[in-house]
Amino acid sequence: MRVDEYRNKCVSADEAVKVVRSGDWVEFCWAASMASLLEEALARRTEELHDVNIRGAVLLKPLAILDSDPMGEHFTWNSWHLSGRERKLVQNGQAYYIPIKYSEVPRWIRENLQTDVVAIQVAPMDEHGYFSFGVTISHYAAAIEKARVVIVEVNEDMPSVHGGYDHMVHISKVDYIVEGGHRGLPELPSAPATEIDKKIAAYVLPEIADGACIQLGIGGMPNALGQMIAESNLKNLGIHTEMLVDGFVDMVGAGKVNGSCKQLDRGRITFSFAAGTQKLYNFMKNNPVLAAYPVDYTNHPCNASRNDQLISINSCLEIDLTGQVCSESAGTNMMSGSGGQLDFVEAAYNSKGGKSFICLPSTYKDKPGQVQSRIKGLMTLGSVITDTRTTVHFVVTEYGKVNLKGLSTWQRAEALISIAHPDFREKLIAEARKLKIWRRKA
Ligand SMILES: CC(=O)SCCNC(=O)CCNC(=O)[C@H](O)C(C)(C)COP(=O)(O)OP(=O)(O)OC[C@H]1O[C@@H](n2cnc3c(N)ncnc32)[C@H](O)[C@@H]1OP(=O)(O)O
Ligand SMILES: CCCC(=O)O
Repeated sequence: MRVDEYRNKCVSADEAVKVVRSGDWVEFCWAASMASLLEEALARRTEELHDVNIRGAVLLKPLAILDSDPMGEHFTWNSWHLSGRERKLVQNGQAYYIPIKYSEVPRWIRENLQTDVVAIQVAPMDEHGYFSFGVTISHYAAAIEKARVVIVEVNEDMPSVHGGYDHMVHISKVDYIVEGGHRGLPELPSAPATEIDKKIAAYVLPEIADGACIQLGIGGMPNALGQMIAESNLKNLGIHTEMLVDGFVDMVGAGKVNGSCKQLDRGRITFSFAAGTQKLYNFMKNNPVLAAYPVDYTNHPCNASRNDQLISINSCLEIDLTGQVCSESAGTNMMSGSGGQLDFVEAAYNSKGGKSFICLPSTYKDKPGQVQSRIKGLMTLGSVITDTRTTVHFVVTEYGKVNLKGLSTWQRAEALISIAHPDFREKLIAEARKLKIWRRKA
């Protein structure tokens, strides 16, 4: 019976995308799960379609629709979170960013967003008629509830993952199935940890106790910390995160993780999407220790904070002397996105014994190659505030760590200058004076 249903719904990618109409919004991909056959088929319809908006994120492959429509007259790419590839597209005016608080995306889709077609990549159907969403759970179930048409592209290499709820779709809710065969998964290798990353991680490590529950963000530094935890004496750790990365596999492999102290999903590794190397994807396949959930479950601060000692480790691009954090743009140039950073900054502080860490190298090199401080008197004009100064807890550079909670403006300036690169401290003191946040000595 179900075999018949499967056969009847199987079509070619070109046949499936015929359902897309001018004016539609299509929910398409997140990171490592992109339905490339469908995307290429959509590009072949370029001349017939107008004003089709596509939503996706963390694009890891080139887009055929951009080659077929270089002037953006037919398709508009809207990204929930920019990969390096999308950063260039946005800066060239070929794509747009959707500002998000990631925990809210499923609700936005259910309550606010036009969603006509869902076209996603999934794992092969199981004997009960379910397709696992594989490496991306995120907001897919909410989009499916809303859509006029649901198309799944089956990738034989997509791991089926164990989960809590809304981590798979039943065939009865699918309109078209496109069999893609073995298509592999794009890899997002972790940036190798630099000496600065290791120094920063060394300040964070002593703040983590046995039984803590870990969230790691995106970027080189969180990854360095994952490796250090794997090599530490810590034990009985738990994992409750938005993004599952290779660093967690190392922690599990080293015997550091058993989830025995978690209040939520005890004994399980809670996550909403994964991106990494084949090592991570192999680890995920049918692994009963995993608990995949939609992002409003993993990221909602009221949920995540139910775990005691939640430790959240994220990176940023710049911070001003009062503690406002920008993690997503360089001035008006969008670099990445807010993602779930604020969700976890809030969740960790609300968890009993929890701590959030914003980690940043003290400097960066600008385009002409000049070294600049990431700690600034004033935020660069146009930079987006990802975490307001009231939410920020610990800030860490290679020169130390400070806890900003409850500090007066002059104390914040003093604390942040103490962890700025020494070459910039005098200049920052002068700026703090000008801003009236440098204490007059009694
Ligand atoms: C995923 C979860 O589990 S939940 C929450 C996590 N989500 C988030 O934290 C979202 C926001 N954060 C992010 O997107 C990332 O962590 C980032 C962008 C802040 C850091 O990522 P990294 O890869 O470590 O970036 P990095 O510090 O190397 O900087 C990226 C680029 O910006 C440049 N840059 C850094 N700081 C600045 C600055 N203040 N001004 C201008 N440019 C800057 C760097 O030079 C680098 O340029 P390049 O790509 O040309 O070399
Ligand atoms: C893709 C990463 C989303 C986030 O940073 O939260």
